Amino acid sequence: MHIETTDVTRTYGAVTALDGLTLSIPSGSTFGLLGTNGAGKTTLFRLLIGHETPDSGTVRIGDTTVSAAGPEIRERVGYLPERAGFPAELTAREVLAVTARVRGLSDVDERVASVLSTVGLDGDADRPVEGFSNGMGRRLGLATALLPDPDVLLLDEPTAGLDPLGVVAFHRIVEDVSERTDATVLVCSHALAEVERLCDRVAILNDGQLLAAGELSELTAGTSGLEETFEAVVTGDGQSGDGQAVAAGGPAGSGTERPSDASDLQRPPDATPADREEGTP
Ligand SMILES: Nc1ncnc2c1ncn2[C@@H]1O[C@H](COP(=O)(O)OP(=O)(O)OP(=O)(O)O)[C@@H](O)[C@H]1O
Repeated sequence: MHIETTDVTRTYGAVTALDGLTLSIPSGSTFGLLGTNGAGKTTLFRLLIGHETPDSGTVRIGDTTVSAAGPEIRERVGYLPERAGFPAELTAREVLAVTARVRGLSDVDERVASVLSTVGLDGDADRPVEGFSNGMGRRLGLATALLPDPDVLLLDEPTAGLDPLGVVAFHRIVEDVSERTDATVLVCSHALAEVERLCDRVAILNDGQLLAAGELSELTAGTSGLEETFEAVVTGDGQSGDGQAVAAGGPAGSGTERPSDASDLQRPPDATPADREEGTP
């Protein structure tokens, strides 16, 4: 499903976690959310699952405004939080069955068997999770997120703390889910290589504001990769003096208009073609 935020602001006391965020995420895309610590990424996820509401602005999934919807919209969203814990004495199958029942899902046994297979835990399904490695725990978290067969899958720092093999295994599962389903997948990560591997589109947030958004290949064109692009955008080289997003571009921050190379990140949005040829900042 298509996701759209329009001029979304969310504050916590004196802290503005999201500051007029307008962002469009196409249906079926695998979309990376990047930013510095405290940029507002997790806040956006909480708004998308309806755990919190914006102070102003709207968050829409498909045609539905999340804050105005009932629980049915939440059933369309699967969420893997940054820290997902499970009762140590339960088996993986029990964790999933309890989660499915709490969410009011039908065909519990079939769903549980299906997601266990998807994440490669069918052989460990009846072991208590206290014996699970970090990687197995993350895959179990992903399985809980996949239980409702979601239209939108939110992954918050999904591979933080995993060893390289665990990361690779997790990435393969996400790629498989992306290919096999129509789900729109949002990956919030500090691991730029992860976003480069998994995502076709990217948004960069800082202090609750959108600094850049677009197709990964276009955003990184003319740079050595996402790391260089990210640095150019976040250090302020990619932002105009009045704080407007330079690379977000397009109607409603669609991310369809963005700089074609790294040097473009350093120009204000109203730079003329002549300016561009001369490299005028
Ligand atoms: N419940 C809360 N109460 C007070 N402040 C909060 C709360 N949740 C988030 N914040 C603040 O809002 C800002 C954005 O937080 P958020 O967790 O969305 O950022 P983030 O981009 O996910 O950061 P990180 O990469 O460090 O996880 C931060 O300054 C954070 O301290």
